[in-house]
Amino acid sequence: GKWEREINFSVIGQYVDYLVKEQGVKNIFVNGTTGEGLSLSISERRRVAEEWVTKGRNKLDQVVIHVGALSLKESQELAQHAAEIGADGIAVIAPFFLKPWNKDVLINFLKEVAAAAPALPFYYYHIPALTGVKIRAEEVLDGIQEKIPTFQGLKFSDTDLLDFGQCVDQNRQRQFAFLFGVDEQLLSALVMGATGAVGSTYNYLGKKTNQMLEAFERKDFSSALNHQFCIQRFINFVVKLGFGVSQTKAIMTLVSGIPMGPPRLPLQKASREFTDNAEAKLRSLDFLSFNDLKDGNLEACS
Ligand SMILES: CC(=O)N[C@@H]([C@@H](O)[C@H](O)[C@H](O)CO)[C@@H](O)CC(=O)C(=O)O
Repeated sequence: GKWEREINFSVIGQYVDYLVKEQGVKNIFVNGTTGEGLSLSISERRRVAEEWVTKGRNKLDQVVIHVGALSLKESQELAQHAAEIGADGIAVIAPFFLKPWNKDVLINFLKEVAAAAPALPFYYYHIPALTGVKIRAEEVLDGIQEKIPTFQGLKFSDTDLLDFGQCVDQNRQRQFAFLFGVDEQLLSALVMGATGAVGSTYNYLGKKTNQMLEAFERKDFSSALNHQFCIQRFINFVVKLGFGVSQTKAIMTLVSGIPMGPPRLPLQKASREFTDNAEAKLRSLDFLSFNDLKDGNLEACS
């Protein structure tokens, strides 16, 4: 029905409380990949951003809005809007249909967007597997601050740890934020110097991931590794079943109890079979709090 095609803005406030209280997540990245930001209309993106900023006030530390779009004008409109509503930062992916063919062209595009919100910290969102723009992040960062004065850092959603490590190594003096976006490899990125993480699994494994971050902080690397392996067991399991944004949405509904609704076309709702299997795995790993499994939880990882 029609309701299935519209955004349910009314659950966002509830979801803020859930993330803060149940998952220990205090920073939100809005309208990115998981939020299907690129499948929303501009007016929907504005309303979603407004809702997160308003409902997150005094509860969340930071709300960063992804404002990337194929149209520079739309991107600028969203950037300006993010500034108006009091967001804490904006992020932009590379335009992915008519693509920038080199680093300088990409930076020129990013610069024009950043200039529409001259007071907001700006993040480049590097996600080459989805944009098809394979320009290495390390190259994009080289000299970027001279071109984009509000440049604050990078959201790095790629498995190339050479590129990521070089981003950190070559910018040591600059206090950039290096936000890593491959949840199953976060520990390796922390070793390389990641200063934060943005990812889909923190919606439901936030608490678990925070335990890993705490272990890393106190230099208890063997326990940090145990946590990472636990997270990997789950991700590896769902990857084999077929894992993407639709499946993430189903797991988010399952774990939070807050209805996320189906994804929007071209995505298709996750199958019942997927959700059942994912639930069984979450239980066996002790990732669901109401753990009623008496046998078969040999791999419980708390
Ligand atoms: C391609 C993709 O969706 N990557 C996710 C990861 O969190 C990913 O789901 C996770 O590492 C499991 O592979 C994030 O990088 C995306 C993200 O943070 C976003 O919603 O913008």
